[in-house]
Amino acid sequence: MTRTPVTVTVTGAAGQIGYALLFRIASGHLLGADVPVKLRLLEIPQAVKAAEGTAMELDDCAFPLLQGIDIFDDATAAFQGTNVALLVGARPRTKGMERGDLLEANGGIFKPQGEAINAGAADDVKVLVVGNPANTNALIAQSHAPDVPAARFTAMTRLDHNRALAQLSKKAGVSVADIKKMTIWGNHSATQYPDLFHAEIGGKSAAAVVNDQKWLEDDFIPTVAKRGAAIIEARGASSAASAASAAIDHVHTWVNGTAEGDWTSMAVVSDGSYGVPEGLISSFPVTTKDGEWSIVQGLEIDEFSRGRIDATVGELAEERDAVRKLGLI
Ligand SMILES: NC(=O)c1ccc[n+]([C@@H]2O[C@H](COP(=O)([O-])OP(=O)(O)OC[C@H]3O[C@@H](n4cnc5c(N)ncnc54)[C@H](O)[C@@H]3O)[C@@H](O)[C@H]2O)c1
Ligand SMILES: O=C(O)C[C@H](O)C(=O)O
Repeated sequence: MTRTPVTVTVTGAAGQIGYALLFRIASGHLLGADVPVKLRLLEIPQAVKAAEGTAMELDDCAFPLLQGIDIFDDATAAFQGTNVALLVGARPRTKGMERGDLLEANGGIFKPQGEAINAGAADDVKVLVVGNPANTNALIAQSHAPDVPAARFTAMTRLDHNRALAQLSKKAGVSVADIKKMTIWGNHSATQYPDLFHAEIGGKSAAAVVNDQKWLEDDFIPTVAKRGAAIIEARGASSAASAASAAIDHVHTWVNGTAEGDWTSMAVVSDGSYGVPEGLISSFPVTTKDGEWSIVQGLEIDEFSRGRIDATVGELAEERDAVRKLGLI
């Protein structure tokens, strides 16, 4: 193996998602089967011992691609030289808690992490924020990293995207592989808009193939948008393996590109496309190539979709205003 290892920092490494994520990174699913990785794990001091236990297990897997593991309780050290930063560590929502309640609790984590990325990450750093409220946490981190291009800060809506693929495949009786151009618009929250009008099955609009507006409005959209809460209700804990899998998908697609004739969903900094205020970190249909993303342009947005997009983007603007008031951006 002659390639230079890629340094991947994972925060919240001792948590549920961390446990499901690290083994897949180390076995080559994040970046590719020929890309060696060095892991830097960040935890709070009380959880460092648990992270050490996970590191022992990673050693015991004897992954040929894994070239080292370092564990930190200090953000500045953890992001030193990092190429890929996975910001997972945060307080998860528990039963009955709204995501807005998390803004203050978790906002404080992402300011110092943004500063640490600014201070020491590699020039090509790519950041994925998973910890909720993911879009606004990404905005906080990005606003404290003035030397890093804003485009490098993204938040995860790939789990919502994958959930939408799964629900549609069941309804339409097709494989998820037959569905292209799925889009999640807006916030990773219950206001998100999973869009079937631009999604395609066999080259035709998925909404037209399904031809059931009642299902789309009363079943599909709420099932996808409230799936996080349904998992919490069922498991008594927030989604973990599916969230880790979506994080792997997000970074893999960002680095390795979207397929011809398809796109993905990523929450990225808005340039004003589709009426989303500039600067908000909102989910869009994006294509990726050579490690860069671009928002898909020119989609027609009908009245139904317009209303849904405006509602979720309105929530993002409210979250931005709330963290501004708290002095977090
Ligand atoms: N975007 C998504 O689609 C999505 C999906 C599922 C979960 N989540 C979110 O991911 C986050 C993690 O979920 P989980 O189930 O792994 O939670 P968890 O409680 O099992 O683990 C979180 C870990 O983060 C650590 N941590 C807390 N503050 C930290 C800090 N400042 N620096 C480093 N580590 C810190 C904790 O010690 C803990 O080990 C939550 O915010 C959850 O809501 C997002
Ligand atoms: O909604 C949550 O708090 C959990 C997570 O974001 C999810 O979508 O599963």
